[in-house]
Amino acid sequence: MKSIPHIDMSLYDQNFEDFAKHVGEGYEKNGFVALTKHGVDQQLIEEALDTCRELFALPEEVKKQYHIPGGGGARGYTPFGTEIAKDAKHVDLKEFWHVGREIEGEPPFKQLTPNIWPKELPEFKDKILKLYRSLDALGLRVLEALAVYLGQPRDFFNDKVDLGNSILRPLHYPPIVDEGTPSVRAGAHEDINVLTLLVGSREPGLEVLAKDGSWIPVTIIEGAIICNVGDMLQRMTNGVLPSTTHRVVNPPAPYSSKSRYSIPFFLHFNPDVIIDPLDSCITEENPKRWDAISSDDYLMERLREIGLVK
Ligand SMILES: O=C(O)CCC(=O)C(=O)O
Ligand SMILES: [Fe+2]
Repeated sequence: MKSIPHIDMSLYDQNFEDFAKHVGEGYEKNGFVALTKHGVDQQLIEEALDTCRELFALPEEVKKQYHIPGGGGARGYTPFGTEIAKDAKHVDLKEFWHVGREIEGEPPFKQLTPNIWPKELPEFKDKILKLYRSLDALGLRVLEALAVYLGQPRDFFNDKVDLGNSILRPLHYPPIVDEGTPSVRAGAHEDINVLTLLVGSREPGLEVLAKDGSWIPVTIIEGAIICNVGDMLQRMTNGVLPSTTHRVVNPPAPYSSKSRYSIPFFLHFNPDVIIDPLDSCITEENPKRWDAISSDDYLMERLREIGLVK
């Protein structure tokens, strides 16, 4: 793997069978792909990134008002130095803000708690929710392809993610002040969720772990959206679709003295979905690797490991 494969999303309408094959093979081999011609408005992405730069430029005391102690970082602000990759010794060099599914009226699941919006930045809500909805819809199209690739009906995932506790995470890695720090921007980890769609992330640093143990810098063509499989999908596919380890390393000068911004969208299953490896993914060579677990129990277990839930 030199970098991650690119998948042309215009095939979704033109030749869905081919699209499903490309997507499935790309993930089965690498766990990571870059989506081109994805239909998410570039202007919307730029505006969302701009508003995130403004958000993180707010004074620390202001941002901290939006941190909910004991809330597991589920909504609002999580300060610098909180999250730690599973089994890592040092905290990550990042701060972030979590936006969940915006629900009108009574939420169908208690996990879908209300969002928190910064009153200092009124445009943040509108821009970020538009991006949330676009990435949610794009993720579903990728899942349709994966469903077919896995021998399931095309709409297999639709009612399993429509009320998922999916999270959009505007993320800021500040300039590195201590070059000798043992911490990295994001320690090696796998994403917990079903699929991750990543915008921004233009400054260098993101690397994926190849099967031969080498770290491959992710280089994509401008405007492409990175999309990777998370642990929940790996588990449901009995490891057929791998959740690939990745990290964000501290870059060399001059990038080290600059901020890095990215906005991952962590697409989740609905809280009541039972993640049980699919029969179509269990074979003699690949016997069942995991027991069934509810998506919410699995999430809680994993959030404890990364320091967000105590
Ligand atoms: O910032 C990036 O490029 C990747 C972030 C990431 O991997 C994560 O937040 O899980
Ligand atoms: Fe990640």
